[in-house]
Amino acid sequence: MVDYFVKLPLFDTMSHVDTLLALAGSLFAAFLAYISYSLFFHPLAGLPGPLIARMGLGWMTIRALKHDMGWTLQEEHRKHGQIVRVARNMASMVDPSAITEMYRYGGKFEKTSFYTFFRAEKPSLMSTLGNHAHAELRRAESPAYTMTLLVELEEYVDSCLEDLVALFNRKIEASGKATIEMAETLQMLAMDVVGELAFGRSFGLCAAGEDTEGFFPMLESFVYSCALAGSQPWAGKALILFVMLRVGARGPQALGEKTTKAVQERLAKMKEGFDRNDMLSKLMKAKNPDGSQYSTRQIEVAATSILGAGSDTTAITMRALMRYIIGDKKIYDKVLSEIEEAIEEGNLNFPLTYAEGTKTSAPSVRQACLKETLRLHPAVPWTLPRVVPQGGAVLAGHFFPAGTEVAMSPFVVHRRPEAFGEDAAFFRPERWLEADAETKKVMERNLITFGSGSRVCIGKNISLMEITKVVPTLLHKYDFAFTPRSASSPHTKPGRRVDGVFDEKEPWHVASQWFATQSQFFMDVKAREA
Ligand code: HEM
Repeated sequence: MVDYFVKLPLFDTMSHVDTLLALAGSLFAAFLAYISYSLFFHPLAGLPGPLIARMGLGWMTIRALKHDMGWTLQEEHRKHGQIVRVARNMASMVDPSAITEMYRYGGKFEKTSFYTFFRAEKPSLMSTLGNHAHAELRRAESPAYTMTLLVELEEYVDSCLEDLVALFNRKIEASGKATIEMAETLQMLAMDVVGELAFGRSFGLCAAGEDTEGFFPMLESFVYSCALAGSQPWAGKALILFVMLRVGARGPQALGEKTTKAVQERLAKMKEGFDRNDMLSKLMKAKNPDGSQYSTRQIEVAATSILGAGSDTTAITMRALMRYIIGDKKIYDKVLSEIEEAIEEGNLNFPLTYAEGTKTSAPSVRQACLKETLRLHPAVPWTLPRVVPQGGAVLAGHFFPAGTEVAMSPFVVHRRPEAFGEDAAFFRPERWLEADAETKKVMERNLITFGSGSRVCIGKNISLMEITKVVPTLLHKYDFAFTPRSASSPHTKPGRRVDGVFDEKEPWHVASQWFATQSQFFMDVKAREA
């Protein structure tokens, strides 16, 4: 008895240690089994790729954390070729024949669970995984995105552009010139436009000269959350919390709340007699397959999509277009003389219409610059993943069993020398002007800035319209030069190119995950002499 009482605590302690050891041993064995299966027995086991990805240990998650997706994936393809295993169950590829197969209309490949994190409470166009459900949503919401409506919406873009020009003028008023941070300024414009088109009123950021609504951190948190949680769905909630703490702002939920407020305000105004034909009024008329009207919640979700998908992307492209044109004196001069000539010939007037901006008698340098920008700096460099359907599929000459995931990154595909030439890494708009019909067809087939096929960006024309109006207007009205980096310049981040190379001559800093976002894009601006 005495022995028993003396030994009991010791016995208990040993029992805890044993239990802990057994638990640790089991976890370690499970971890080894997981890695061994990933490396040697998984259906994608034979594919080349970074070891972390082949072990199934979150290579994509690391890219989301390090913001280095585009160039890191490109380097893996350079090392391993057409197909690279990027996650336990996902392969990235660059073969253009796979584009048609994976993304085509009527195809059977569906979106992967990656997209569930783009979802508000109800599935949106972007976040719906199944093709059938998506087709129904797309049918219901497409009246908000037609070309006919687009033309009517132009006047709202004009009024936002007026606010932007007024902001520039205020900034340069005192001394005739100013250093302007173009990354945030163009984002303010894109937000105001989204406000006009989707909610019936500009958010007024350009008029205020700052992000009065706190959108920027919210959008950053949203996009970061989507990429991070989407690459590790089982830990999604924890990762969203991590992003919230790191960025210091809530993402998806906060955006949803903003949209709800904006839609509610619009509904209240409509009750007071306000009426206008815009994207929101079209969404209000949208119908479900059973003929029922879209609920307020459905309208809010569709409007959140526009906010989340339509502002950053357009701002990124406008910044890139300006950076590439202004960064090359010869091209800058050519674009300016093209604009001046068109004005003299009476083919271009301000406010610039989309029709005038795109209609040119000869192949246009401006349009070639836009095409080249969409190629070299696609706003979405992340892979666009899809699930291989029942029966499996042969892609890029390799058989993928059903349930495995396949993906393509616009950033990597757009740098294929086979499609764009040996100078594919450089901005050379002439390639779109010089190419014969066959080469142009190949280049177009390899251009997936807006995705491809049934899930292609539904807002593409809205973006193109906005960019076509805004950039030539700014180039015509102002002289731009990159603000040189120096001890007294406002830069705090190093210059970083879109291909990840640190370069002190670079006017901005690029981070690459779901979006390839530029920051600290300072330019010295003054009014242009006529
Ligand atoms: C330069 C600007 C833009 C770029 C580069 C861009 C890029 C993309 C890409 C790559 C996709 C396909 C994603 C995938 O397949 O995984 C997409 C889809 C989508 N985009 Fe855009 N986008 C732009 C502008 C816009 C605008 C202005 C809007 C809204 C007004 C918008 C709304 C959407 C929506 C709702 C989808 C989902 C479409 C569907 O699945 O049916 N985008 N976008």
